[in-house]
Amino acid sequence: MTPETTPSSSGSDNPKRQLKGAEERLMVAVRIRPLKNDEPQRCLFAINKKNIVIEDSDRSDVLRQRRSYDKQYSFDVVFGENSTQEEVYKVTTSSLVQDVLNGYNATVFAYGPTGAGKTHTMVGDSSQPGIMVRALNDIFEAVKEKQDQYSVSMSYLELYNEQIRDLLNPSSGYLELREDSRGRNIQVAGLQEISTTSTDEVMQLLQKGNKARTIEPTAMNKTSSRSHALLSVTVKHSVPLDKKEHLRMRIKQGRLFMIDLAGSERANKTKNRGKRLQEGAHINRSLLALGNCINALSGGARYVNYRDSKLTRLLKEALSGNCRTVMIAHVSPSVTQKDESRNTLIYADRANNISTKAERNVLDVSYHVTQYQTVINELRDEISRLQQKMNEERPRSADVRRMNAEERSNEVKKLREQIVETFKTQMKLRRKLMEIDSHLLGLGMEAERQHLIISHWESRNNKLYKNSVNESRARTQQSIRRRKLVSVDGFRSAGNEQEGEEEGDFEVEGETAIQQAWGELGDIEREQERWSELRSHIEQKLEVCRQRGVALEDKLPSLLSSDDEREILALMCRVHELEADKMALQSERLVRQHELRRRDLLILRYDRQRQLCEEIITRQRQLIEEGKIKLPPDLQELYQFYQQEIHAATYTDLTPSTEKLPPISKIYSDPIFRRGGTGESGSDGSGPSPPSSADSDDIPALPTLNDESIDRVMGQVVSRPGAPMRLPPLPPSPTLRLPRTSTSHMRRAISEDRIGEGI
Ligand SMILES: Nc1ncnc2c1ncn2[C@@H]1O[C@H](COP(=O)(O)OP(=O)(O)OP(=O)(O)O)[C@@H](O)[C@H]1O
Repeated sequence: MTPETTPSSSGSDNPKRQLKGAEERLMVAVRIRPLKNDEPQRCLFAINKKNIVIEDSDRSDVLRQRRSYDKQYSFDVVFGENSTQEEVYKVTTSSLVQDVLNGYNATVFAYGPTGAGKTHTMVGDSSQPGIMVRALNDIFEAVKEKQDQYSVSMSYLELYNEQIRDLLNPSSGYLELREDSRGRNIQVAGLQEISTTSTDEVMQLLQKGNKARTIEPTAMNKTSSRSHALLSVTVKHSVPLDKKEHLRMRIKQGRLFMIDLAGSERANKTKNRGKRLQEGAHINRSLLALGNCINALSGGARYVNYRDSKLTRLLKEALSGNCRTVMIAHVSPSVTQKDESRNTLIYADRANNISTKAERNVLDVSYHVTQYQTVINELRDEISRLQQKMNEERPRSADVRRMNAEERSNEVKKLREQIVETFKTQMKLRRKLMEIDSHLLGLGMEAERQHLIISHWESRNNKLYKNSVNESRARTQQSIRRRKLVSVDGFRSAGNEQEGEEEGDFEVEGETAIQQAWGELGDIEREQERWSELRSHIEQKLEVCRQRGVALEDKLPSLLSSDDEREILALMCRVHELEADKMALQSERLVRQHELRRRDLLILRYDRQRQLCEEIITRQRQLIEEGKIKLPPDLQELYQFYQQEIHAATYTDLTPSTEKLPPISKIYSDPIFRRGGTGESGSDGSGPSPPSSADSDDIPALPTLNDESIDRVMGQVVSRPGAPMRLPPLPPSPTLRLPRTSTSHMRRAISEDRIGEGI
């Protein structure tokens, strides 16, 4: 199995930069919009295709008017004032379209202050269409010839005042952002994903979405976008793995996000009031959150806070995940916008250091199911063949007529047993073939992974990966040997020693990884050969067995009457039918098992989230009680509702069930919530006992609280009324043993969850 394409980043016209393994830096482009007639003068120039300079001196101040204050920035690409839409698209996005067609995720987003040209680049107009139109056009052009293999769908949303709206279905109201417990798999619940096959339809949808966007005039921009707009296009490519029957499919799925961010703005410049001012505050807040993420990511922070705004949550994958990302920063050349331009360049410069790790999304879906289907089809073919034989009038031999009833019955029995036995052997061999195919598929995928690692390394070292194993392997060894010789000769200038050492470490690490990849690829190839040989051996055996079966059938007319022969053939048809039904049931069971497993995992996840909520509530409540903290009435009311809710559930169904929320006191007595607990249930060993003021000895010591730590644990304290308010007393509860949802169950849930990631 070979990689179908070398990732586009190795293409010469794409200035994206490769890092270790599949990691690559986010590509940063800067576009300068043309100076407008009413703008006095320039303070920003593109020096060449990669460098930009911003004059930092105040020209009106003669004493400080020195060019040495000018600040220069370098980016992957700089588009000057005269750059065309076509040029910007070609350099930044056309290769992403290729990546998406090959099953990668990619994002291009426009960033910059209000009026700097983001919407012009991303959307454009009918005479100068922007990136969105061009990318959609290219995608449809690419899939036009193979519409049966590709499916394209799109969604378009806007984030306005921290609320998500579906631009393709604006009447659906505000939509919720959902993510799994680890903040992965972010999805917008209820967002329409429209499948389409025609370019016209997709353009109409895009137009419809753009019209629905919130755009208002401000003093800085007559058509200012007051929202962030996210267009997502998903391309699914189903490739049949078998040429004849298209039963085994490999699905590659790529997704392209095209994002037109709202522009940062200054209230005094936009002269916004009321609603506009409020919009501006939301826009700035989300962009600030984005800026913080960029800062953290560029500084290599281990923890990056994406949770501050919906924008950063939506962009999380693009900034750090499985995605190829291009940022197009926009600046105005006008001296009146100098501060905004400088800030934008600073952020763009930081974004230069961000890296993402794009991996191809390839799935061999329903492979096993289609394997079953293949065998079922073979059995059905056999049934038709047998039925045809039953309808044929075949000449009988004279011996048949001479046989008495007993002899004939024995003969029928003997033949029937032989034929059934042959059939059983055939089925065994078919199942063996299925197992071998599954194993070969796994090996093939692993080989593809190693090929990708190698091709990344080769492209980073400017070598064309030809996928010719021996040639490439020899070249790798050669270049490693050469580098070793160079380093032994001490071919390093003193000044560059440290830099050289770091570079050397990096290279050594890369070379070790690449040698490992070659090693593994070698092992995989040997394993593939072994299993392929076994496969052809089994296939031969199956063929021999099939022929033996046919030969036995051919013997029938020489020994049996037409009726006897028909009886045996009918029996064989029945045996084949039964086997085909069995196979169909097994494949259905497989699908059902898969579904059930997914559902179980969802339930486990939900269960775990609920338990964590319980833990938080219990601990917070304990802290409140211990610290004798005054509660605001609304919070006290909420606690009351919570207790009522739990006890109502407990009384309506006395059978303990994981579906009911146990009282917090019960939960608290579970060992998992005891810091440094021994794992024993209650003090008397009889099971969990609720914490109350009476048995507070059971409760582990908690840290001394002060107001600050309360804020940290519970978030900002809403209000602190004069008199301290105690929590409502816990209502009496029937003996309810906590279901086995605690330590072991939770651990299991967590480990199952990990397993689930592999599904
Ligand atoms: N490269 C360009 N060539 C010609 N006109 C441009 C270019 N860039 C921007 N403009 C014009 O400048 C004006 C402002 O541009 P645009 O609306 O794209 O800015 P924006 O960054 O999206 O602003 P906002 O954040 O307020 O939405 C528009 O009239 C647009 O046509």
